Amino acid sequence: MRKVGEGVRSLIDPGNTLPHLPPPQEVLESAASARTSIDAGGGPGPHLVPSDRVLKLWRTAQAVCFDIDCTVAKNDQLDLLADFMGVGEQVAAITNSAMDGSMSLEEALEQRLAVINCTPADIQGFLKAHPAESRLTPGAKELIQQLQRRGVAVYLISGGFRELCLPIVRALGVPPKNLFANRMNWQVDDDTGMPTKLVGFDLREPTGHQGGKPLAIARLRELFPYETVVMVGDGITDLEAVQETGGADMFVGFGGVVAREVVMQAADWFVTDFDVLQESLPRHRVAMIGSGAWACAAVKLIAENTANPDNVDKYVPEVRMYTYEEEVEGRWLTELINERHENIKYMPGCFLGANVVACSDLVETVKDATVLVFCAPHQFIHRMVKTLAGHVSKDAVAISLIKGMRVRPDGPQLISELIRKELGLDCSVLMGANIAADIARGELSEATIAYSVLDHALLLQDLFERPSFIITLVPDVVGAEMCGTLKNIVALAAGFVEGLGYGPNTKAAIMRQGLNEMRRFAKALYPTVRRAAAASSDDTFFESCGVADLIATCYGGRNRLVAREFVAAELAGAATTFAELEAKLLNGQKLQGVLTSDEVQAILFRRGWEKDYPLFTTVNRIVNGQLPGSSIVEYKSAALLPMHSSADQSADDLRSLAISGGSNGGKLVAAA
Ligand SMILES: NC(=O)c1ccc[n+]([C@@H]2O[C@H](COP(=O)([O-])OP(=O)(O)OC[C@H]3O[C@@H](n4cnc5c(N)ncnc54)[C@H](O)[C@@H]3O)[C@@H](O)[C@H]2O)c1
Ligand SMILES: O=P(O)(O)OC[C@H](O)CO
Repeated sequence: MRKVGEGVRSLIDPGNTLPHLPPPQEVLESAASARTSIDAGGGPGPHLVPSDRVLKLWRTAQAVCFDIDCTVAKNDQLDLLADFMGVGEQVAAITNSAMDGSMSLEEALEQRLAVINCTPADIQGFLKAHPAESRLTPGAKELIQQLQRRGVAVYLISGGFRELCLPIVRALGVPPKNLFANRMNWQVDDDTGMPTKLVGFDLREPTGHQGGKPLAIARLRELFPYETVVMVGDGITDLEAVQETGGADMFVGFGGVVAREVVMQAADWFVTDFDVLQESLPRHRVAMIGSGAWACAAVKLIAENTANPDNVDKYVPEVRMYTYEEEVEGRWLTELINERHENIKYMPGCFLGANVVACSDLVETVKDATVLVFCAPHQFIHRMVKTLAGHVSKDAVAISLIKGMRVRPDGPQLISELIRKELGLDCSVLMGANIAADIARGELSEATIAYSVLDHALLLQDLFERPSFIITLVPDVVGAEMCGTLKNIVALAAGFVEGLGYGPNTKAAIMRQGLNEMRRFAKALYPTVRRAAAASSDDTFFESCGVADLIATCYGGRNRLVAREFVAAELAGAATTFAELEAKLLNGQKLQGVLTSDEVQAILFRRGWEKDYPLFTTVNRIVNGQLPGSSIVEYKSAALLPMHSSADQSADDLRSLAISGGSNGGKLVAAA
């Protein structure tokens, strides 16, 4: 067989190939990743179901190399060319001898080419008769495109010929330079310089020899430091990719065109359909923990994104939603939600998405979830998180939409801290001017995602953002969460002002003082909170989670509404309690402001700060019946009045509730 030299050349542009690297032995010896047999799990093959280790390798592969013949292409290209040339049977006999091992790869290639004995014009005719798209195995293109979209490098390593394979490579969307394959050699006409006669193939290509595929992979690894390389193919030469030092880390046997017994038995994973591989690529599964008003509006945003066909690579469309089970109109709420795709009690009229599945079992809700969204009233969250401990993936990304905090004997605990501590997960928060019903109607809103891990924030932004729901990222979890928590106290003050019949000037004065106390208190508790001396882009309080949420809540929130009715009842001589009003006005929804006022006041009291936060202190005294609602406009003097501190009472209440979990007369209660 002649080599490329004088009078002999290739039809293919040499610029379209990876550079020639050091000779085989040198590369193989220098390659670091010696492969011993990987633990496929479950003993000898066939491994039709991947072990955890195999699945992990597949999901983390940085490069995937595919064989072409009978793998991404549904024929052996040379056999197909032989059929086209009318010598199919003779060539098939030689191919089978090579498969049996009774002939070397080089010998078989030489003999097959000699029998085919085609001209360049024959090849042109063949390519016309067999367009590349018609030669692709179903699912191959989709899998390869999905891998590429995820940043995985895709290579094609074929023992066939570039002349026949290049159109396939292009049809798959793989750059031609990522193809390893043999080249035909052509005798050229001395006069015209045109190729005329096939004279064998270029023996310098690794793929023309036994062990060529691991060698090609070793060369790749010399060029690019891939940590994990997977080989996918149907044949023994593909299997060799994991049997040589420096080759692939894992071998997926493909039996969708031809299922070869040896390959089936030895493969780390054996599949007959590319869809299996595609479906096994990691996609995020989201669990919503909560199903109240905000949880429903938020799950709608999420479900629209996960169901979007453009996101099929990124998300499992289904979103499970933990639903605290109760009877509504004589039916279980979960049943109703799953039937109507609407939570008729907490967010009537809002289509959640057919891909939202209500689930009354908290542990079942988070099964296999990679993103956990916490959105339940803060008084219930500690118990819920305790139930989840040991049942969530340690790699899951968590985000809390909860506005509230816990106070324990050893100090305050934000909900993101609780989640981090009990579940060992990084927890971002989403806070903002987000009245749930307005968002459910698709009205333009903004929100802040505060994060400590930027990658998590980017993932979460992608998950929540919609054309009418705009998200800004801020690296201050504690600051944003303190904003969302504390504004509920100010909203009570705003409600008192409304109930007393005052206009916007008074409300604005109360809100300004409230913002001032929010900023000081947050910074006093957590010195890392971003708070600039003047309005500035690095002040968390000027983001949506800060002043914007304060405005929205003080004008349109539930805390404001119930506080207004509380004072109105008082003025009408029919004083009532927050618990009664919550039950009467909110149809099961939960107020956060009254509990938060007690929680914050316990901290102020313990630290001797009550007089430094006169608005917070006055609100707490009104909430606890120690002062009339009208004292809100005299908060500076009202906070100085000597009295049995409301915080004494609050702290006692919190302690006794922590023990009994019981009710506290007319006041709202905190659960342990
Ligand atoms: N509603 C809003 O507009 C809004 C907006 C932004 C943030 N938030 C915050 O979101 C969080 C969740 O509020 P929401 O509006 O989704 O709820 P919600 O107040 O509308 O509903 C109360 C929820 O608590 C559930 N529940 C009742 N008893 C329970 C128990 N023992 N254990 C567990 N769950 C129980 C109910 O089933 C219901 O789903 C709160 O921290 C709130 O401050 C609310
Ligand atoms: O209705 P509220 O008072 O619980 O407030 C709702 C949201 O927090 C507003 O962003």
